[in-house]
Amino acid sequence: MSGHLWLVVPAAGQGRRMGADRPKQYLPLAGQPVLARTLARLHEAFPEARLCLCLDPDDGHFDPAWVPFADWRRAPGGAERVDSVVSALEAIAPDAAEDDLVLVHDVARPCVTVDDLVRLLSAIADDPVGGLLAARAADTMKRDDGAGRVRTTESREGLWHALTPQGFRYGLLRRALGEALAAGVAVTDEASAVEAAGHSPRLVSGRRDNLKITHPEDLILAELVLSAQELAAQATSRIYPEASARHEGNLSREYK
Ligand SMILES: Nc1ccn([C@@H]2O[C@H](COP(=O)(O)OP(=O)(O)OP(=O)(O)O)[C@@H](O)[C@H]2O)c(=O)n1
Ligand SMILES: C[C@](O)(CO)[C@H](O)COP(=O)(O)O
Repeated sequence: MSGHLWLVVPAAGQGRRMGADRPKQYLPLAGQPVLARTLARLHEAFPEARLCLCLDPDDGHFDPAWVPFADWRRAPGGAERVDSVVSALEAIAPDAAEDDLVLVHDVARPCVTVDDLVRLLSAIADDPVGGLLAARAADTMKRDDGAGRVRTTESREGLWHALTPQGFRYGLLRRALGEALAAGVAVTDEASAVEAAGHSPRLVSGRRDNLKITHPEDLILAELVLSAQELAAQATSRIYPEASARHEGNLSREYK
């Protein structure tokens, strides 16, 4: 990969569906704010990346001590997630090159693994379009009739859940978001804007436990996921100490 790697982390949401006394990114998750956990995972995978954090201009909870990156800046969040991402792309404009890769990752997804982050980057590093982590739909899909009853059962063939990070070249992403917003396209993730511009982002199969904390029960699930991931990592290094060390070595050579 040539150029710089940028991480854009939209963290300006209000967490209305969580219904807590503060935005969900500031709720404690296994003893640390969600925001600190998410940034720690990103930093573990990409310690040299440049970070742009989108924060609500009226945010009264943020503490810069939670940011482990040496090179980081903040951008004012907007009304919707997409507005926050656009604001971040504007904030990095003076230093970002057209071909720099930008990974956008929700602050509300603290369980993303280093392995998935690194696999995504290596899958899209030389891809002309870019792509996203995603998980195949695994349940039978129903469409409702608007009154709480099933209208139809939809085929799940070829359906995926869009996760984050989603990674694209700076120039392509900025243009695609601008055009999609101007055309009134519903932009719920970066890929939808890139699709509207006529491209097909690459789907990179990611772990289903990269959940987005949205509702109160998700916080409990996320805590269980983090502790299961920790136990699995400990078991792996106990059972396969050499493979584990080799894996770490490869990561550091390629991406750190
Ligand atoms: N104006 C906004 C809205 C959302 N986000 C961020 O986008 C991600 C996904 O959004 P979501 O899960 O919907 O978060 P909230 O908007 O906080 O939640 P809610 O919709 O329940 O209010 C989160 O990391 C959130 O902080 C943002 O940066 N700016
Ligand atoms: C970007 C995203 O996390 C991909 O699944 C999702 O679209 C965000 O949606 P939300 O409605 O803003 O939570």
